[in-house]
Amino acid sequence: MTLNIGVIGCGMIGRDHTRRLQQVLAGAQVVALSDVNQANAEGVQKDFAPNARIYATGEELIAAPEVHAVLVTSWGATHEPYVLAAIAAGKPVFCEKPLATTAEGARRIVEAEVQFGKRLVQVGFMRRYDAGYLALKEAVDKHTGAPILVHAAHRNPAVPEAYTTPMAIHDTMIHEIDVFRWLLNDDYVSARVLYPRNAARSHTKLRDPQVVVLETAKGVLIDVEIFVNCHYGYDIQCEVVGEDGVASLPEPMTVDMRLGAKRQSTILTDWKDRFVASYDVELNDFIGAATAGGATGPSSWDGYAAAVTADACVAAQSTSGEAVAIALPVRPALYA
Ligand SMILES: NC(=O)C1=CN([C@@H]2O[C@H](COP(=O)(O)OP(=O)(O)OC[C@H]3O[C@@H](n4cnc5c(N)ncnc54)[C@H](O)[C@@H]3O)[C@@H](O)[C@H]2O)C=CC1
Ligand SMILES: O=C1[C@@H](O)[C@H](O)[C@@H](O)[C@H](O)[C@H]1O
Repeated sequence: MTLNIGVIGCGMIGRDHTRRLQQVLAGAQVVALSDVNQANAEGVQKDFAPNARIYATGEELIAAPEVHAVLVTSWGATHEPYVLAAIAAGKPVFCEKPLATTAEGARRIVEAEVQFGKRLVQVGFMRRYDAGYLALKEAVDKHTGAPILVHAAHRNPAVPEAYTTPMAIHDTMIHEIDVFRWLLNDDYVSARVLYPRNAARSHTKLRDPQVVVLETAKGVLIDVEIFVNCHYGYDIQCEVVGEDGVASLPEPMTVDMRLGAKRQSTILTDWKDRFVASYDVELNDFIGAATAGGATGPSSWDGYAAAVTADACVAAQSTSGEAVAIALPVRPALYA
């Protein structure tokens, strides 16, 4: 069976996911597109999915009988109503991060899915599918001994003027928030935020870089540098310090060159290239589970846990370094 997918939000990542569904992966086809800016849907239709029908609204797309499963790749603040509508229609839905822009919104999705009685939602936390993170997890599980510290960095070359200080958490560090829960099999109990002086390339309304310190229930301290105007490239770093040793996230494969009395290798500049293979694998996973009528991988609960943590980090951005507590309610059995 070919899974008929409808894509809501045809901007940067909606376009890229449509390309991979149409040109890279097997078992699915994009039959429907929708975007508040219809020109974006038309552009994706023209370039990648000429047979897809364009729907005026996301709600109409979700209700269409020809659509078996939904991809939500619109702006973060619009995710919650679309995911809730997909659950109400009983259709599997892949939702890009963030699942919702508030913890309450993510909680409503968890409650709707629990009420439905079966997993339908996969959240776009693609790092769990990255070969480097999978290898790091194996090293942590088997070799380094119990983790004590994690040192991490999330660096983007530049961001537009519209990018604000809280977005460093909700839009950018949300990936670390999710991947370290998974990597350490742990939950967070507190967050602190520290600022050095602002980088010269930062905008006046943005504190950049920032350092977030998360403490976990098992007592691990995680420091994450978020630097979104680092200028030199897109760079994701992670080192786990354990009882018996240290494990580091592998660098992306690159050719080592010796030229003009220098050793050189390229640093990527775009998240699309850095995680290209992970996006392929996560959507392949979605196709498999959605074809069987359900969902797998990062769940609504993971999206909710990330949202609760992100809210605490944003609160900690204004406490002059004081810790903000993080607490999750009991995890519903659906997500055991
Ligand atoms: N997993 C990852 O690494 C990445 C995830 N994302 C996430 O994907 C989502 C989209 O990001 P981008 O593609 O970069 O943004 P974008 O701004 O390039 O595209 C968003 C699209 O959604 C459309 N849109 C906005 N509101 C809508 C609504 N109510 N209904 C239908 N369409 C609507 C816009 O017109 C635009 O075409 C965000 O939540 C972002 O955080 C983005 C980049 C990477
Ligand atoms: O998800 C992503 C973007 O939305 C976000 O804006 C970037 O900071 C992240 O590095 C990227 O992975």
